[in-house]
Amino acid sequence: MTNHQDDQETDVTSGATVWLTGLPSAGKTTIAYELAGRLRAEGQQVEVLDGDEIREFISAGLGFSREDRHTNVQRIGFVAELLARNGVKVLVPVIAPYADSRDAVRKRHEANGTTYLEIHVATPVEVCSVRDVKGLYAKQAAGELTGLTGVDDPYEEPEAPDLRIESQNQTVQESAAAVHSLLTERGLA
Ligand SMILES: Nc1ncnc2c1ncn2[C@@H]1O[C@H](COP(=O)(O)OS(=O)(=O)O)[C@@H](OP(=O)(O)O)[C@H]1O
Ligand SMILES: Nc1ncnc2c1ncn2[C@@H]1O[C@H](COP(=O)(O)OP(=O)(O)O)[C@@H](O)[C@H]1O
Repeated sequence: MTNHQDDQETDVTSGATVWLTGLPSAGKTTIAYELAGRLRAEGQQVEVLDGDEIREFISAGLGFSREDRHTNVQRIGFVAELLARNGVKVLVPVIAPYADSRDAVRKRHEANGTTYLEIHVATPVEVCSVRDVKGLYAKQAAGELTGLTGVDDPYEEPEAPDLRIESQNQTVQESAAAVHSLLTERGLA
């Protein structure tokens, strides 16, 4: 079997990168870990490249300027592609706010014949700022932080994601199931 997107047969050994892009508190991390559990239960090899963990290790020292975010996303894209081409389902809950950064990651995957799926976790900023899982929106409002994505820093919405999730209207399980259905449609689960 191949790992091309048009392969309709199920192949749990086919790798793929599933990038979950969206604002802070949109639900990227929660959906990634819920989906990871489901895929592992099916016998799939899964890794979650968590943005916070990456910034502690391979992107240590990078900040949140446009340039640093681009570098961060390219490093993650590089690691994701390496894993995905070796049969791993790589779930990437990382903001990746710039379209050109995401496009470069997609192109790296295409150049290697590795599947890349983009999921826009499209929770509105009004909902994210109420969730405020890490208190960043409150800090920005209090003037203790600047350059917060979606508030006073850009977020370029994906124009043609493989899937858009409105997490404000769904349970975590429903959101994870939607991504799982996409993988099934593509013969990857
Ligand atoms: N200024 C600013 N803007 C956006 N996010 C911020 C900022 N400062 C810290 N954080 C927290 O950093 C977490 C990881 O960010 P990422 O590596 O995913 O961002 S990026 O793709 O490089 O833009 C990101 O994690 P998530 O909340 O899970 O999205 C934020 O909580
Ligand atoms: N359908 C949903 N999908 C994902 N998260 C949801 C959903 N509904 C509510 N939430 C909640 O939203 C918050 C999202 O936080 P998190 O996953 O850390 O966001 P992010 O990784 O995008 O910053 C969590 O508290 C989660 O329980």
